[in-house]
Amino acid sequence: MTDTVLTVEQMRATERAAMEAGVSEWELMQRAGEGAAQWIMRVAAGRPVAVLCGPGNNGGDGYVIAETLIRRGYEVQVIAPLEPRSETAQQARAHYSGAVFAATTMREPVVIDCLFGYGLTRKVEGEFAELLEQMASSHCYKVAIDVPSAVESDTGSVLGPLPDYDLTLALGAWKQAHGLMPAMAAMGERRLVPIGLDLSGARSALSRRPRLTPPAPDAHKYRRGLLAVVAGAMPGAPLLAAEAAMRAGVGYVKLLSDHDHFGAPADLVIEQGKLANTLDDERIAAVLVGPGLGRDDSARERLAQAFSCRKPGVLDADALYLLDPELLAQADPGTLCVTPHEGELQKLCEVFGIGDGSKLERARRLHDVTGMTVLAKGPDTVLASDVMTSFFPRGSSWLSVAGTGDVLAGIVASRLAVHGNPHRACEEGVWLHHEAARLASPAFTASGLAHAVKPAMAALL
Ligand SMILES: NC(=O)C1=CN([C@@H]2O[C@H](COP(=O)(O)OP(=O)(O)OC[C@H]3O[C@@H](n4cnc5c(N)ncnc54)[C@H](OP(=O)(O)O)[C@@H]3O)[C@@H](O)[C@H]2O)[C@@H](O)CC1
Ligand SMILES: Nc1ncnc2c1ncn2[C@@H]1O[C@H](COP(=O)(O)OP(=O)(O)O)[C@@H](O)[C@H]1O
Ligand SMILES: [K+]
Repeated sequence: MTDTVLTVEQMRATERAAMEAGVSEWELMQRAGEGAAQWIMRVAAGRPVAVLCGPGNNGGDGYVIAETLIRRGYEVQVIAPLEPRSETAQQARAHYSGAVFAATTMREPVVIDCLFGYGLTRKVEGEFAELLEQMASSHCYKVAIDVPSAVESDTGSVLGPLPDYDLTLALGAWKQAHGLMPAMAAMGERRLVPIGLDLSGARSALSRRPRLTPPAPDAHKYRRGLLAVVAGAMPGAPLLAAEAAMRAGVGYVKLLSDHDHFGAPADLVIEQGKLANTLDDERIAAVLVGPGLGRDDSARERLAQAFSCRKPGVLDADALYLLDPELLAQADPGTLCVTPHEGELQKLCEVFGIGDGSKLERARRLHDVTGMTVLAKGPDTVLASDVMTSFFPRGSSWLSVAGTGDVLAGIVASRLAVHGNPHRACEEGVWLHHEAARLASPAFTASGLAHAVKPAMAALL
């Protein structure tokens, strides 16, 4: 799988396995460096290149890159504050035929950062920090090899100066930092350089843009899925979610609400009356509950009723504040998706006894403990389920406006009603949400975003 994401420990184990199978570290480094050089030649297009080389194997890659460029006629300068320490990096240094400077003014229009890769262990300081600062303030085209050098590969945290890169070339496999903030925002375009590692058996991946399908030739509204949106105290949020859901592929959306909803579209069916009765419909394929639900006893009662119909479901917003082990015992967690933002994730973790950790670790543990599919949303979104852990490209920052979470919940619920697969519904939901944000003009509001779900569907068909 080319989209595989590995931790540093998994990366080292995978490289060890390759070496045990007879591929030397030097061979892997040559594949990495030469593969990266192919991309660099495309962007440098003949212009002079500076390569910053660190003391480890990331620096080793840098010498291979530099030598490959020299052999293709490029003017290259290596800047290396320290001599290489690892044996393979020393081998790469010995094969490099060009000039090496301990420090110099960076004037080249293209600069390649090979100071540290996944071996970064502490804060970047001294001459290394100065080089990254110089790179940050220069107008050059900036390329990070494997990961930006001040970035911790497993967490995406930043341990030193972080230039705004134009291109990041992941070597062998993606690292978690390629899908996590704040690192992801500085990486520019991200591309993978395969080096022939065996990545089978990995359980984390960058999500691939999905291809959605039109309704089957014999479809009718119920076969396409009937989604019940359970409203509560506040009328606006479930209406927004329903508006988005109607455009995300489902055949029928019913809003189960006792509000009047003046101005609701004519094509949205609003059913009033006792929730136990309105939910008593075998044809319901999925239930969405949480947006606008409220947090009082009657809201808790509505959530329990939503569980009692034992349909696949999406829980968002207030449902995430009400959920606890007692309520969850009344549901079938394997069919449920939860879509928490950071605050909601924290609340869920408290209630289900999950300790501290990064967002990724907490989302993963929440899934392990509860069995629910966890879509932990935000500027970096991670999805944890029994299928795998998925990371996503960054969405538009215009999504940072009230109500866009309700829209996401509606889209995910719609996809769940279409096919009943929680992991797939969440992945499709994130891509549709991001695509809708791209297609809605900047400064959109949540209702504009809900309307843009229709062209987003068209773009993903
Ligand atoms: N293995 C393979 O098969 C392949 C690996 N590949 C490449 O190797 C990279 C990983 O290489 P790596 O493990 O040598 O680590 P790397 O990131 O170069 O840094 C380690 C060095 O930096 C030092 N150091 C750390 N932090 C520091 C700091 N803040 N300030 C100062 N020094 C610091 C650390 O020193 P120490 O902590 O031991 O004191 C050590 O000397 C990987 O990202 C990929 O590019 C590819 O070629 C494909 C094949
Ligand atoms: N800076 C950002 N970049 C990308 N996506 C964002 C950003 N800020 C928020 N989002 C997305 O917008 C949505 C906000 O959801 P949420 O916080 O639940 O808002 P609300 O409760 O107002 O509906 C989430 O899907 C989140 O991933
Ligand atoms: K690097």
